[in-house]
Amino acid sequence: MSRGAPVCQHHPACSSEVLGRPLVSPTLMEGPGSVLHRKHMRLVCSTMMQMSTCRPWPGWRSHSQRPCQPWKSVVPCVKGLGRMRMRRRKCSLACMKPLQVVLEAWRIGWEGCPPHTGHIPSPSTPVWKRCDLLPFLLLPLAAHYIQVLKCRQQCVLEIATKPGRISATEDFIPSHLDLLQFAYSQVGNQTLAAECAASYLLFYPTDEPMLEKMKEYRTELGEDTAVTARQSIQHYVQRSLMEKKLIYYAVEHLGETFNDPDLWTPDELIPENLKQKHREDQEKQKRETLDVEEREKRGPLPFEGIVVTMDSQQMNGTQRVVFDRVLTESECKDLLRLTKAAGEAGDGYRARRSPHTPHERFEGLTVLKAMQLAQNGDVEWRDAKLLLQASEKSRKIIESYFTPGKKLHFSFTHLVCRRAVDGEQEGRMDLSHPVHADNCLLDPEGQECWKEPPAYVYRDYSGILYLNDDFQGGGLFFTEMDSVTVTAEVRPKCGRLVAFSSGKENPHGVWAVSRGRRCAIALWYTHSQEHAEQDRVKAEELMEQRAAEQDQPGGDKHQGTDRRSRSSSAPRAPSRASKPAEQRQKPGVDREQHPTVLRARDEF
Ligand SMILES: O=C(O)CCC(=O)C(=O)O
Ligand SMILES: [Fe+2]
Repeated sequence: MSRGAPVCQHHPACSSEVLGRPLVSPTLMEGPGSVLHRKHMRLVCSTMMQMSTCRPWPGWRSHSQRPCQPWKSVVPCVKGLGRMRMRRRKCSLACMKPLQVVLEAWRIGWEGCPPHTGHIPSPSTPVWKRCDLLPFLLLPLAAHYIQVLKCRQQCVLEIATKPGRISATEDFIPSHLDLLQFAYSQVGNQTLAAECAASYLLFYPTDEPMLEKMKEYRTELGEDTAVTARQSIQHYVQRSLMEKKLIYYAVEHLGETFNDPDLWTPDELIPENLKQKHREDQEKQKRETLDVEEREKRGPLPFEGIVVTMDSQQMNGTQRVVFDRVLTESECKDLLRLTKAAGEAGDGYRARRSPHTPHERFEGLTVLKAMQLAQNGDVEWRDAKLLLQASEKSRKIIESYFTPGKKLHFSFTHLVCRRAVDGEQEGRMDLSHPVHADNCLLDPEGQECWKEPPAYVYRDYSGILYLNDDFQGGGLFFTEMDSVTVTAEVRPKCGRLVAFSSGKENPHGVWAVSRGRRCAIALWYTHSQEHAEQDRVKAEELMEQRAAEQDQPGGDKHQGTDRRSRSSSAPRAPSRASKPAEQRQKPGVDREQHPTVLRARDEF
């Protein structure tokens, strides 16, 4: 379980020279607990975990630019175990409150009850005072007690949850100890490193790498030196184990349920039937992973002419792929024409024109907005329709490649352009789109990705269908969870579709667009029907309505219904869409169904 050199073993900071030499002179360390000592530990911890704060994007070299100040970062590592203990205690006490109330009521109830049986209560005695009924209170009381224990068990989640987060860091206390033992050993304090290692082993007694480390510490300290775990940790583990025993007993015999927050709970404590379920879940997960690997090898593409240019392996990651020839040059041209409307009437991004960087303008158009513009005669119907078709084609490709047989729904579709602002491009140090993951909140310091709001947690797959390459910069890149180690890059071009799973395995960003305008259709998909894009349904309705109108006698059959009949360079007939909207309304269709005011979306 131990990672030896924890979280940061693969972190750029660890391989850098920083950890090779002491960050602060050892003479400044004045024993555990001292302010300087704490500062030092904090420095080590943050350096290990926080180098990304010194390098805001991949490739940036801190030493020549700004001074690195990792100690300014706040990480769980800097909170001492003492503070954690206090918070846990407070939480436990809060759990006990309801129990105290019940116990008090029970005590009052027993008062005055004779010690022998056969006591006949008078009919007027309130139920809670009837001595003959009191034994029956035992069961609810036991149930209540179990609730208290369960509540106390959850306290660890409270201390493991960063401010502002909803989900907790997994295995928080053991990982913290693991990190501390590593940090202490790095600064040469083998005594405390050994103490942390011993404490860690209380959670995972058979952990091979930590047992190995322990051996090394013993050799370094001398076999006679006693190495013991921290007392507070000993108490914590003992107590927690007892609580778990009782809870699991109740799960087995009283039909209780329990969501164990710990990964370290010994197997022998878990009832056999629960273990069985746990094993089945693991098997299922394994099968799913294998399935994904299998699928990645092949996956029949539903369209001819499309090629897989790069797969996960070539992109040094999982669930990543690049397809080419998804669109023709002429289709790209048509869609680029549509993007002009995005610049004039588009919805930007969270209604902001420069959401990521002041050096670029961000222009966006949703499928519904495109249809409404077509309805108003501001854009060609055929172009708006092509947006629907191109995104549907991408959906089919991604579904058949990654999840054949499992329906992918649209979650959101956005035609987006990033345009370099005139001037203001010299010496740009920022990104067009900061490194992020699409369905979780990336936390590079903690090497976590929090699958919680405001992230779009229900998104399963992402796709970007590029329309052009006549701009400078603007490459898409993937990184490790640290957000700085680049693992793959994709150069946009017309008809190229990059697709990847939206989770933590695929952090990505976009290099600055320093000249020109970069346009693409950004696509997000979900397996969850309830999160299917409603705007798309409306857009399709508008499209169908339009087609129906054209089928009516006198309807114009030439406009925008058949893309094959006309190339983008063919001369255009005047747009029929420029008729007043009321005249285009299908009889009996309520216009109120199609809101004209669009919701601005924030997409990360
Ligand atoms: O445009 C791209 O290449 C990527 C954009 C992106 O990652 C996003 O919008 O979430
Ligand atoms: Fe993204």
